[in-house]
Amino acid sequence: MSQRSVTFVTGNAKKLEEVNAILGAGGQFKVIGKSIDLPELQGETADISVEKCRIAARQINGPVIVEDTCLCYNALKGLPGPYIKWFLDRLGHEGLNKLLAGYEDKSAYALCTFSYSAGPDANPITFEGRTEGKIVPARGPNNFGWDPIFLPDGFNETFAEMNKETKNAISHRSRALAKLREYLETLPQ
Ligand SMILES: O=c1[nH]c(=O)c2ncn([C@@H]3O[C@H](COP(=O)(O)OP(=O)(O)OP(=O)(O)O)[C@@H](O)[C@H]3O)c2[nH]1
Ligand SMILES: [Mg+2]
Repeated sequence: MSQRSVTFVTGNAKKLEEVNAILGAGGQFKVIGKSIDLPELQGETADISVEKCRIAARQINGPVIVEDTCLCYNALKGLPGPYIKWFLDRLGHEGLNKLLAGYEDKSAYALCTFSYSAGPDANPITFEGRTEGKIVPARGPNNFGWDPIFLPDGFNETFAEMNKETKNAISHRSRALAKLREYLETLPQ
């Protein structure tokens, strides 16, 4: 079995670590990380991911994957959504909890949207993965984004508290990557 190389363009080292662990598992795919801070549109997450992918494919001048991650509060009709990076940066974990102070409903979902482009002139294809949970006061190591405040449904540990294997088995990212993997396997070598 020959190994396929996949170039993942992201400015986020933690994403790369997880994509390596998930898509790289089994040795079929070799993930090559390229750190480029891509401009991001405003709007729906699928459009953001697709546009990021077009720009990345032009810059790399070849096949690429990118992803965009959202944290969506049901009480806020999906916000902060794709703007979570800036909300987290300005408000921190405590502020992200306080946003829900006026609501009973603390439920939220993590959404990951990968896009694959075959090259600079190709139309990107998207693959979504979603994990349901709720927002709780921060628990666990503060290594990756909003992991400490996201408690996935059916678990007593936040994403930050659980071990990496458990997170990677149930995460928004791994669910999207399962679909992407299936697609990549259909492409000619
Ligand atoms: O606790 C977390 N668990 C995760 O599984 C996760 N995945 C992403 N994030 C954070 O959510 C924002 C997404 O923004 P984002 O998709 O634009 O990413 P980014 O700008 O960091 O990288 P990229 O766009 O270059 O790929 C950024 O603050 C990321 O750090 C996560 N936090
Ligand atoms: Mg980004």
